Amino acid sequence: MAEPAGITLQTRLARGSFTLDVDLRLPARGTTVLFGPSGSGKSSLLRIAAGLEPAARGCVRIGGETWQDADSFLPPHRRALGVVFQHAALLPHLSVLDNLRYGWKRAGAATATLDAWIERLALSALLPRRPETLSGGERQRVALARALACEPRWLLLDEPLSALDAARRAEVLPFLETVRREAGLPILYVTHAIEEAVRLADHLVLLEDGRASACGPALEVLNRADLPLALREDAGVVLDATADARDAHGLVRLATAAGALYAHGATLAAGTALRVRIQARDVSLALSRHGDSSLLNLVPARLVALDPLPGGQVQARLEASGTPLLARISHRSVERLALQPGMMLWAQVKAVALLV
Ligand SMILES: Nc1ncnc2c1ncn2[C@@H]1O[C@H](COP(=O)(O)OP(=O)(O)OP(=O)(O)O)[C@@H](O)[C@H]1O
Repeated sequence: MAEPAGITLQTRLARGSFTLDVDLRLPARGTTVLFGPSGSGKSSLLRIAAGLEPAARGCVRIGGETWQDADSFLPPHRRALGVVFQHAALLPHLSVLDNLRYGWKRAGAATATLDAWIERLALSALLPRRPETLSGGERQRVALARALACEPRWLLLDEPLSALDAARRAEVLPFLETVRREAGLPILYVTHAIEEAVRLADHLVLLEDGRASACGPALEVLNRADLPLALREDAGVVLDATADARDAHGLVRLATAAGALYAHGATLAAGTALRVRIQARDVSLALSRHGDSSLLNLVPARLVALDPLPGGQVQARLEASGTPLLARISHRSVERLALQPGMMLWAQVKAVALLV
């Protein structure tokens, strides 16, 4: 089957000292995460895709259909879009069901689509309720179903979890994974939370000061050592993993390209595919394999490079069976162990430190 045509998002928008200037080709499938610090232009770019910034020049094209170019501008209501913002703007005087039906009727979408999203987002019990009686997470699930029930061609999500507390975010994330898996349409997802990028991105665009500094398959971008991501306090690498066994102590063994790793994840069933994030500050290095340590994860790795960081720290770039790893250690340790690129080492990762 031929690949459907992708998405073109090319634009220039000047606002005082800030200029957004990007030229992106995005895949027609999967979730593209727009990731970057506050003020880098993520929401502006999403709003341009939605047709909410008529002053922006450029081109928005999806699957061979032009929504905006030098000669044309399709207004927001004529773009076949679903949009969910930080705060779900539900109609307060209508029940959840009537909120869902409101846009769905006008879109002329199938009843089966509405029913499917009510079920996938576990909304059946909420249908008679009014929006003000819902938790923030429930409201976001309703907003997602309302957008998807209209059978859009593109789903735009602007920080849909950022107004929620950590517990609610953890509750809604699996539903976003369901949307990513089941929606069968491209998704543009804006966030500045690395965990959301790790969990949800198929493709990642890194925005910095109005420019796209990187764009590509999510793991490739997340694991690049030459981007500012690698300088963050929480820098790390992301690996694909499959949970393959659980022991009596609640530790789960994860099969990864770097070898088997143990993590705490009592609720992970065997066979579950996931991503693990290993932060550089949770990895230490040894010249030999220690049998007398509490550390469970010992991975043989080749030292690729030592990058000095401010504050007397060094970031060691490693490769374990073709997979990148980062370790943040002190300059003093580098000297004490006489570390040199090319050496074979043992990377030690605490089981509790693996983020799954
Ligand atoms: N309506 C507006 N008028 C003028 N400047 C604006 C407007 N909206 C955003 N900006 C400016 O445009 C720049 C990009 O803002 P934008 O909201 O797109 O960034 P962001 O990466 O989404 O940030 P955040 O993560 O904080 O939401 C910022 O400098 C912001 O101050």
